[in-house]
Amino acid sequence: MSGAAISTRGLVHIYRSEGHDVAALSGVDLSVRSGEMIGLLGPSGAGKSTLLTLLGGLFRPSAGKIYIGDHELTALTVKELDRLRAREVSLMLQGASRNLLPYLTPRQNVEFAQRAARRDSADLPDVGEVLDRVGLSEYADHHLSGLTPGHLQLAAVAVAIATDPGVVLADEPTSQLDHEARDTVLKVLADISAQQGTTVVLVTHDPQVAAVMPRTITIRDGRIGGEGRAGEEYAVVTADGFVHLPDHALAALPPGTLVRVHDQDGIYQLIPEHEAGGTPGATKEGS
Ligand SMILES: Nc1ncnc2c1ncn2[C@@H]1O[C@H](COP(=O)(O)OP(=O)(O)OP(=O)(O)O)[C@@H](O)[C@H]1O
Repeated sequence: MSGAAISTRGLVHIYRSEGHDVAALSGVDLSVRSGEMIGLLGPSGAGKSTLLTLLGGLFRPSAGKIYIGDHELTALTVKELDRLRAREVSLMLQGASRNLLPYLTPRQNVEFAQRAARRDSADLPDVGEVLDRVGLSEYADHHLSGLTPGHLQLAAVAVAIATDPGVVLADEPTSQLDHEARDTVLKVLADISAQQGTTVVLVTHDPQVAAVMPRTITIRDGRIGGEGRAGEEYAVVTADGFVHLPDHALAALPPGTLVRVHDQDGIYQLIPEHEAGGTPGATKEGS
């Protein structure tokens, strides 16, 4: 299967618990092209895992739409959602062992991951080929207990791509790995994206992982707070007109500052109220 595009529109998620509600996502408009590989960044509690699990169809959003390829997830029945998860969208949970059956070998884990899709008589890749794609052929029949953390994570990637899904969603797939294993896992995911056309979205806290991603999206307070492309950081205008200022601009324009948005031949400047009467040279450039 080739990759599937992902998009969300006005995605909101509220966790309802006794006594108080937590708004984990407050209107996320995300677009990821088919076959693209992106990194989701952001501080702890920003909403990254919530976004990833919603994309993976694990639960339904409080509001908004999620499109994966031709499917709009919130419109699917439970059975259709199960079928989508069995075949087209793989979610790798944080920690390799949470994605693997401990008493099975990597080969048996991949076979197990194909079972639900096989019931639908789907055209599935050869198990040996899947293990080869992640560079684990040599360890295909080893007990998991004898594998290194890096090899275990590669086995988890093999399980994620067992059905040749259009989308792989990975929650911190390189955390707790040494640098060599981290780079191997990243390269395998990048190769899967480039060669199979699989769309890959991974969450990371690691700046070195973020630095090698072709595109990053930063989630802050349940919204898209910024976007990085080829090392360049951009602020993103949301559908309702909000722009999350980067930290360096926020230091100069603290909350509550009145700014005038000045258009100078297509270059937009944010002019703080106390400088509004000053010369243009005294202005601070907005993003
Ligand atoms: N099951 C839940 N019930 C209630 N609140 C939750 C639940 N899961 C997450 N939250 C809250 O939702 C917000 C977003 O959490 P989420 O785990 O999506 O953030 P995150 O960016 O993935 O954080 P981290 O990097 O620490 O994993 C946080 O305030 C969190 O406390």
